[in-house]
Amino acid sequence: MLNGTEILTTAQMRAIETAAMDSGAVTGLDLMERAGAAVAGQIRLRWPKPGQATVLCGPGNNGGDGYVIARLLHRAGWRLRVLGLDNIPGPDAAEMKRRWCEIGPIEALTGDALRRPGESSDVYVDAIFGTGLARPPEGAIADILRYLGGSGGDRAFFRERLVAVDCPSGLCMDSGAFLGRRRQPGDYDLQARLTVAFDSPKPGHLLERGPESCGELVIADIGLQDWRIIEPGRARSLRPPALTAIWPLFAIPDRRRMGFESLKRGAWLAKRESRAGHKFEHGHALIIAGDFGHGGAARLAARAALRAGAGLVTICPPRSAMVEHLGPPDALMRRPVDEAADLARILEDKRITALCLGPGCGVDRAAELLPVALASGRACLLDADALTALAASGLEGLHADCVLTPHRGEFARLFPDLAERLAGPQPPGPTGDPDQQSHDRDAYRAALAGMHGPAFSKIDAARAAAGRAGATVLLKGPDTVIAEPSRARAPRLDRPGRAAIHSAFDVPWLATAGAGDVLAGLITGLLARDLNPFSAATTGAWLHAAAARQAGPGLIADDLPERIPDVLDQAASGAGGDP
Ligand SMILES: NC(=O)C1=CN([C@@H]2O[C@H](COP(=O)(O)OP(=O)(O)OC[C@H]3O[C@@H](n4cnc5c(N)ncnc54)[C@H](O)[C@@H]3O)[C@@H](O)[C@H]2O)[C@@H](O)CC1
Ligand SMILES: [K+]
Repeated sequence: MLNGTEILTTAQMRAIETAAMDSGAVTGLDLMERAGAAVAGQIRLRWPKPGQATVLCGPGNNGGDGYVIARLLHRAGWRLRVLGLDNIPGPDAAEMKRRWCEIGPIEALTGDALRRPGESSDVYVDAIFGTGLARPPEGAIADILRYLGGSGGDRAFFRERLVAVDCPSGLCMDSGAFLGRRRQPGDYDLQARLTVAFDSPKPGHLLERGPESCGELVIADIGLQDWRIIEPGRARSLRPPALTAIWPLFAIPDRRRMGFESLKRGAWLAKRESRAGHKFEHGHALIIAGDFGHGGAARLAARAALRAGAGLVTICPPRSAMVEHLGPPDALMRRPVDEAADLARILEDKRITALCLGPGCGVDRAAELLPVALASGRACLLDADALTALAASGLEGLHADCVLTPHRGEFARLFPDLAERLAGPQPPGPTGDPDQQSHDRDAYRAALAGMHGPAFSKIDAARAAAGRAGATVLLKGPDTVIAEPSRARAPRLDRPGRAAIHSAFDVPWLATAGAGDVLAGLITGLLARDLNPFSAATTGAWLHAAAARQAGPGLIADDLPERIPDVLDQAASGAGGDP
């Protein structure tokens, strides 16, 4: 798995490619040869004994890569079947096609040809569409993709043999959606054994249906580093694959590429732990708890805030529920908060640096305390019931030190239009204007065929939400997306803030009761320690999944905070990778 790697959108990738070719130092043919060689090399690593391969070549440069792969596998002793289209592709792909034609024939790229009895292959190379996918596949190609996905065929057969070039065809690399297909479970997607992508992962490899569809993801270096413009004074950090994945995504205005900001949070945190100092130097976090019988969520959050290294953590239930919180941990302080005035009084202590409102709080209580929490100007983590209260009261009062941690349902309550767009058919309208989206799904679907433009992704949704809220938004899921509002003095929609994807597809057991409360507590603890909201949210997400990875299946949320010391220890020694 990759860690801390920069992600590029397809437009950014194209910009870098163009810059490389415009420089004259490399040609499109060079890049295509390198791309094809990378895929052929990965195939030969996994199938050392030459066998039979079927290469499916589409109409563009992805198909061009396919012709290179066919030529190189042929040279390595493989028997080849190449299926392609009779279109005349761009000059580079046309040249690669011509070179293949000197070696062998091209059959028509049809389902019938693919299904022909007695033509079974050891490897199927999907070089139909890559970053140039512009609309939902249809006709013969859609038929082929459905067949490779297992409809009417043997799903397991192709899952073992399918190698995708850059991405499984039909997958939108900006969003992780299959264009034109509703995102619903049980709908068979193309599922590759291996995907070899070029230069950098794209959002679609990590979001939504991407991770499952891609199978093992290999990012091949095709020599484009020199065309990444690194911000002066910022080091590039290209770390080797490690255990965890948190992939910051940076906007690249004007074809400039910003360097990857190394987020060595684990080491940073552990170092801070070892620094002598007064407990108040590590911040003081307040965790608001709810009525009697609902205290577990807040206690999990409080425990996590302590483990994240907050110097002091105080849990604040109503007086009537105080008895519920008398047990361990003894490190936890307790103060009753019955009403807004009580909270306001406590917050007069300027040493309180962050507070967490929402877990187990109750919507009415959250609604009552929310204005005081926000008006205090303290870093605020808002989760669960606080988000429901916020959806009712509106986003006014939120500020740049707030972090919102909605799951998909809470996100839909807060930002219904963005959620609808995210759940709806992809991609957006030709104008790219969300307000142009018709509420008549059939009409919208019918219009899809002529559309071209990046699909609306979870990153777009989180960024739009962060911009609207003026706060950091962490949209939870196995593909958690974290976005901050623009840091420009005058926020500009075309210059969004940073965003990161935290991929935790490998720890499905993290979807368990109370895990979200622990995440809220971890982030609150980090906020209390004066991490900026984006760093606190990304680091919290990383710690959370790393703890789950350590605990393994059978995990309950109570286990998570107890794993944090080991995670920090490993991060400090470099064993667990950086967040
Ligand atoms: N990233 C890089 O630096 C490199 C990329 N290369 C390859 O080039 C690919 C991108 O090439 P292209 O931009 O030509 O794009 P693609 O090869 O992905 O496809 C574009 C072609 O398919 C057509 N098309 C798109 N959607 C369609 C649909 N639904 N039905 C029918 N036709 C459709 C387009 O009109 C166009 O002709 C990458 O994915 C990668 O495989 C490599 O060759 C070289 C280096
Ligand atoms: K492909």
